[in-house]
Amino acid sequence: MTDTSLSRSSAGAASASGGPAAGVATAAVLVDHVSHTYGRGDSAHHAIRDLAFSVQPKEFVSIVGPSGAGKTTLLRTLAGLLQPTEGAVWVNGVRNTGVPEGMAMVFQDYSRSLLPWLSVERNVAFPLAGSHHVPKPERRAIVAEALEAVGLKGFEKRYPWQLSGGMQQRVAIARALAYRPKLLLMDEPFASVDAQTREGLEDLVLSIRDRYEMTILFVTHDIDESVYLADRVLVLSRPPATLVEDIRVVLAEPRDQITTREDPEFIQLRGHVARLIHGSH
Ligand SMILES: Nc1ncnc2c1ncn2[C@@H]1O[C@H](COP(=O)(O)OP(=O)(O)OP(=O)(O)O)[C@@H](O)[C@H]1O
Repeated sequence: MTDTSLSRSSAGAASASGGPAAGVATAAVLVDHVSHTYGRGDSAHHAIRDLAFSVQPKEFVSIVGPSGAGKTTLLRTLAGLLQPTEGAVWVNGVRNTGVPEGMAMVFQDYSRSLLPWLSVERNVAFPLAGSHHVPKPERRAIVAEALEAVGLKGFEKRYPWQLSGGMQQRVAIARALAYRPKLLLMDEPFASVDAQTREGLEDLVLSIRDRYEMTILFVTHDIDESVYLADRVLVLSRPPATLVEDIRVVLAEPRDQITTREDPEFIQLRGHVARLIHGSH
């Protein structure tokens, strides 16, 4: 059922030339012994320590851990928004020195990530607006496809404040899709919506993963959600966060909100993840 924490060699240490070691150059994401410390001296806070793992293209990886474990810190280093204080992150074989090519991020707080004065379609088109590489007719097609993929065809002219929370998060997801990302980072994206809406959004994410052939890293507090969605669940310890276990999730496909959650393997996995998180307190 489980793969224990990746060893240094399997996570892929950097080669002598400074590039990722052979065999991991094809990884969508390679986290190479990454640590991050906020502040210095007496006020230093070690958020994550020596994290090492890789993610293959099109894999769906959930990241869970106790509150304050450093999940967001890890995601921010993957997004190139934070530079690790030790180690390096590689995205599609390129070492992160800033925000990597082909990456998009979706946050929990959709109300702050959408621009209230722009219509739905203009919010989705926003990342393309400054791009000289995408001609206008193509932009329109990309926006229409993204809105259709998230089930918001017909809502193009509405404004975010005219939509429910779940619909606003769909707009935020469509905007991420407009980047045509190969890597999608999601930080507790469904924490602010009700349980039923959440289930719909979970299934939406699984469908867009297949349709857009993306690699997804998904931070969540919800243990059931982490197992339901993922090919692997990474369990982090309390801070400074280390990798407690890298769990492979093998469940019948396609996943289904009722039958998957009734599957004895699902029930066993969620219990295992819960014990690891509670054990790390
Ligand atoms: N900019 C910052 N400066 C100093 N400390 C920070 C900063 N950002 C986060 N931290 C600290 O680093 C630790 C990890 O924070 P992080 O937000 O990554 O954890 P998390 O696992 O995502 O938390 P949660 O589960 O509560 O969402 C926390 O103790 C937090 O207080």
